[in-house]
Amino acid sequence: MALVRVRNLTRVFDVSKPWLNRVIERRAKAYLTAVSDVDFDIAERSTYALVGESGSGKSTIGRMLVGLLRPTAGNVEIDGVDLANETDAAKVDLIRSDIQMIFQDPYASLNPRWRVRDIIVEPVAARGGNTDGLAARLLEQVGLSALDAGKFPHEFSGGQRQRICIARALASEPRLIVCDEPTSALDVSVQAQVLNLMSDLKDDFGLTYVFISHDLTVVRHMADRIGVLYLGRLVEEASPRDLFEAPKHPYTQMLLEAAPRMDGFGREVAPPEGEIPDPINPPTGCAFHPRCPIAQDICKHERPEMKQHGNARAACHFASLEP
Ligand SMILES: Nc1ncnc2c1ncn2[C@@H]1O[C@H](COP(=O)(O)OP(=O)(O)OP(=O)(O)O)[C@@H](O)[C@H]1O
Repeated sequence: MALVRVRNLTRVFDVSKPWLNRVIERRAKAYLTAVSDVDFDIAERSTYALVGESGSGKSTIGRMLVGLLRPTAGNVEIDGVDLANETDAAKVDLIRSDIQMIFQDPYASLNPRWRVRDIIVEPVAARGGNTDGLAARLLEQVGLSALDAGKFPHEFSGGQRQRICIARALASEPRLIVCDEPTSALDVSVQAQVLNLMSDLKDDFGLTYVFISHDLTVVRHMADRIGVLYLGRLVEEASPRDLFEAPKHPYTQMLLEAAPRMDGFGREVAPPEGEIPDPINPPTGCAFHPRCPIAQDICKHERPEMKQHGNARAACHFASLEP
């Protein structure tokens, strides 16, 4: 059985501006569908990458997976437990303690007034667990020194701070860690070290990762499956090998064409072509059609269903014509 089962996951935000409504004296409601009808499974001890441009819904899915945000529709099941199940709160609480999240900015996610020891053990202490020697042990597991436990976050570099965040995530012995762009705020030389550490920890602790990134090249060597998101919808899902060798969706192809064009510092030189549409008024039919080089009339009117292509899935009317 899959550890994570996501079905029809949807999140709509109310983005109405009450102040504007007061000025123009009418009540106009505006809604933004950040995530729409997303389905995927994640096998235990595997890494599932979610990729897509800014605003494609990656973080919103991540936040729903850890229970920080409620879905508008659809559901997230972890080990068979539906996170939205209100009739069995004890079961949901227990499964939530199996899930942790690591954020992009290790500066913002550590309390500057707390010593590292207290930061790391906090999730365990909050549940009344045993914290003896825990911080020292975890610091060494993430490549820092037990002597660092008494220091404050400002005494560390960005990469070291992300290691502290990883140690804190590991403290409650999670099964699933959602990593939201965990290395994109770090220098390129440090990125690889943190990614290697995360790979090692995955094996040592038997972890399952959801790895969120806008950068396909980062996830290529980490992921067992890659889900590509466009404007809140999953448009393709495949193994890294299938995705890189035979991408089915024109959007994936566009991302891949942009990916190698990095400068020496890992910055994207040329973003994928065309503007990302307004998510409040998304295009009809296939939302990618205004940017798609192979779009036909049908793409403007009919949203393509997700279809199986060998071991991959893609939502494109013409995906089957691709090699
Ligand atoms: N709390 C919110 N209220 C209103 N709109 C939101 C909220 N959170 C996210 N959004 C919108 O939902 C869409 C998806 O955002 P999300 O942050 O999930 O995308 P993302 O792929 O993670 O992007 P990025 O890489 O920039 O973080 C965006 O259009 C964003 O502006």
